Amino acid sequence: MPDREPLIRVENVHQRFGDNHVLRGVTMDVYEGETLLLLGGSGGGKSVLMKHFLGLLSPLEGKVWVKGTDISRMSERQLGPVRKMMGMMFQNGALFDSMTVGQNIAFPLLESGLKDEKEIERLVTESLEIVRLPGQEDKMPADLSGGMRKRVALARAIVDKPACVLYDEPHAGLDPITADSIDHLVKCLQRDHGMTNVIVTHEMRSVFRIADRIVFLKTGQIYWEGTPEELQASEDPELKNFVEGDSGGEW
Ligand SMILES: Nc1ncnc2c1ncn2[C@@H]1O[C@H](COP(=O)(O)OP(=O)(O)OP(=O)(O)O)[C@@H](O)[C@H]1O
Repeated sequence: MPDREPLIRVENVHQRFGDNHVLRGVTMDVYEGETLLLLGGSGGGKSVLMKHFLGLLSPLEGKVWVKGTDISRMSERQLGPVRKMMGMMFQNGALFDSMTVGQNIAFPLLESGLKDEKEIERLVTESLEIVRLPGQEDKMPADLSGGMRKRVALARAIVDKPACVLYDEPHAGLDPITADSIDHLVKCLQRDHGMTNVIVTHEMRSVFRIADRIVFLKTGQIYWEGTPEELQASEDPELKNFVEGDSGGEW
């Protein structure tokens, strides 16, 4: 996508935890307005990489730019405006069980210093409408199905109107129909609200349905990148086995 500016640029990023050298020189771009799927085997560093986009982790080596600004070594205070541009939907939803749905969604607004109660209420209502859960403000997370919890988590991720939404395994634990409804929301955010989506998932049906571009991470580096059509047509055994869910074992 050479005609578009990268929203996020990652260059030669290294990260390690003790002896575990998780990222070994990752270089990639995320373009404005695209839906990018980040694939790779379990424990390969996808979530770790995504945390660098928000400055939740700082690279040991290399750089991360967001909208042309190097965020690699920013302080928490400097990262404030960067994080406002990014909404994160965490792996298990990460809702506060003691708060209502409305309070959960309002949380990032309060954190960013918004005090106008009417405006907060308006933004929460709007966010719940976008994720197709209108009027659910007073429910408690425990009263919701898994799919509804994910949608509330998404409502919270988008309540501050971020430029980019990061999703860590949004389909995990969902039945195929509920996973499909998440996919529709993802594309709606891209199409109708101009948001960029970066998604880590193992759900291959969703990958082929929603991806504009795919990046495949292996042993801490970008192993492959391309379109869903290119992935489908690839003869690379690594990619073929991943797409087909084939571990190589005999049945
Ligand atoms: N804060 C941390 N401290 C120590 N090790 C960590 C930390 N975060 C991640 N790791 C390790 O980094 C590696 C990559 O983890 P990561 O969660 O990014 O994998 P992943 O590709 O997202 O996997 P999955 O698909 O299973 O979610 C794992 O070995 C994990 O144990």
